[in-house]
Amino acid sequence: MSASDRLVPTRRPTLRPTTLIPVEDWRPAGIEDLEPAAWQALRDTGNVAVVAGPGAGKTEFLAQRAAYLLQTGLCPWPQHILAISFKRDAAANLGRRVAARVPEHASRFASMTFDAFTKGLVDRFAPALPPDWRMSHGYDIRMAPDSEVRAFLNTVAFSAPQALARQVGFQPGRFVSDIVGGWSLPESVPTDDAVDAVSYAAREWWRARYLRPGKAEVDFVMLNRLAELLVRAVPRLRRALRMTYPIVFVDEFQDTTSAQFSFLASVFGEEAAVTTVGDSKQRIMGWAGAVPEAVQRFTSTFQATAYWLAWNFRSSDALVELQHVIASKLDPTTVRATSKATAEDGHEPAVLWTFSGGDREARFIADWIARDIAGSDRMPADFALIARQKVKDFEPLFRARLAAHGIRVRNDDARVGKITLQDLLKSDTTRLFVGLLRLAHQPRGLAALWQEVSATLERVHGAADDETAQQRVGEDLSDLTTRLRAWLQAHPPSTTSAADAVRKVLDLVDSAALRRYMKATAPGEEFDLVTGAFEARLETVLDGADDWGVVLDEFESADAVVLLTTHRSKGLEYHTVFFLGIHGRQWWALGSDPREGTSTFFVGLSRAAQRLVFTTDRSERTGPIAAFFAMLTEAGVPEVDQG
Ligand SMILES: Nc1ncnc2c1ncn2[C@@H]1O[C@H](COP(=O)(O)OP(=O)(O)OP(=O)(O)O)[C@@H](O)[C@H]1O
Repeated sequence: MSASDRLVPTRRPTLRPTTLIPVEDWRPAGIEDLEPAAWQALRDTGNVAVVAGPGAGKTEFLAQRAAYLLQTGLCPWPQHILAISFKRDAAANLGRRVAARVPEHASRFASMTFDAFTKGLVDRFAPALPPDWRMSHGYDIRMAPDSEVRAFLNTVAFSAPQALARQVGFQPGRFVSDIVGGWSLPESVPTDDAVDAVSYAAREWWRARYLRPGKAEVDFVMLNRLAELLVRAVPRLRRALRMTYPIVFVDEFQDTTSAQFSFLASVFGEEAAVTTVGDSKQRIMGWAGAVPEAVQRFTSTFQATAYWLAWNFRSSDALVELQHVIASKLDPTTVRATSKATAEDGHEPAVLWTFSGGDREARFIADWIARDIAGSDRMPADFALIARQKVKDFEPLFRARLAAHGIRVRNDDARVGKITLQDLLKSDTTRLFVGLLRLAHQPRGLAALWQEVSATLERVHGAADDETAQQRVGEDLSDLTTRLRAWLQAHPPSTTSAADAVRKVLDLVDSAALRRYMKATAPGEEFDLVTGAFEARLETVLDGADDWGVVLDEFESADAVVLLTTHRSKGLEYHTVFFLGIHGRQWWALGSDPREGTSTFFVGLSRAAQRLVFTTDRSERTGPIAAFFAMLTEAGVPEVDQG
């Protein structure tokens, strides 16, 4: 059997759902209604670009469009919708929104990151690569640091044929994203030097890292290029993908790189119906190669219809007004959104607080949050501390000051093992393990969790639409939790290592099936990386605890004030946002790219639903940062010195 004979989708076909809803009777699930333009976009079965500002419900729109296409049979059984996001947590959030809206169809909605999708293709089909590009010893994933790219470019400039040498002057920071990412791999590696500077440099890069003896070394841009070559060179694979996924969604389209764009066009350019949602004012990945006019490029390449949404479901009217001041700097033609969120009484919507130092700031904010929680029904998780960068510098002070009030802090940017805490906590594997441990620890009163865990196990065992198999999964889960309970009772946290606990859970679940399931649903997510990170996190929270419930609460820190960077806050929302560090030290790079810096500012401040507090110190407000203060003044944000 040749490699290409095996090019069939491995997603398990699910059973045909019983009833379909006629198109004209379909109504949104979980929300009351959509705005008129969103309805039009939802019913458009061609290629669609939805363009809208923060809080407009772009992600929700995708979830509703999925529900519409699946429930009406416009995405007919057994075909799937492929939803591509850029961040793991965004992919997980979208997948969960769809599962909550249309659980009976959730197994036909594949939500994953771009990198996961392309890596999954390479991992499954690499033997079908054209002979010149076949790997003999597998690959390692490694992003080359800037210094290495610089050294490589120096070598290339030196070795390039005379005529090209003068042209080989690429920017090291953009070389991989733009030059390697923009070069479509030819089926045969060109052997002569009669090529242009781009092809020469790109080919040399592949020679140095991939086409070399021993194990290849690749990054996600290279995996993308290999996946694109695969589908181009193996028409059966392209056909199989289009048949499996006749409908494709891309979230946060403004962050698409040229490699990702060309991949989409190559695989899904002709027959699939592609829906993109995005906001060019929130383009903050330019440094990673995001193309400047992605939406326009999409509408022209894919002949897509663009729809503009103008409602904001997240933020109060006063905050929408403030957002509009900043949005207008990024795009003077932008239309002010209409707030559909109820504004709560008694809040100053936006304010700038000045502090004399970090300790004073942490103490003041911690006391303020504690008072606010005591006087309301808000929880710690309603508050976010967002900063441009280096959030770990803020962590110790805020942790100590909030702990004095019994409030936890969760640093979502913290590295745990080889991934971030945010990625660990969003992973299905983590949720399954924590769910099992919780059900074992507390046998009663966790009905919703029981349902979530059984639903995951049903998917793992391909039992989602099979009643007998579901019953078996239910019985296995009872048995598993009973055995795990006995183990937890015999192994209190104080005398147990995280490694033992993880081993026990892996012994009890069918870890081979789980590994296979994760490979199919989250192909870029390395199972061992997640279990390694799980163990690392468990180790830190086991320390000194004497109750498994406390350990699990600490592990998840679900009810904590969240500390995160603006980049990681993308797509998220909180009742109250403290935007920390509006000063030159946090925003030192603003001068080199004011457009992207202002977009980053915009992303951070548009996470707030009701209250937004900017904080700064008494340093000079000259230089590029002066533009932010001017915008806050223009928006009428009052400043208060808090000592
Ligand atoms: N049609 C709707 N009716 C009611 N609430 C909605 C609707 N659409 C979205 N929401 C709510 O509005 C909030 C913002 O939605 P969503 O996260 O989808 O916006 P977004 O456009 O993706 O935002 P951003 O670009 O800032 O990430 C969420 O709390 C969501 O549940």
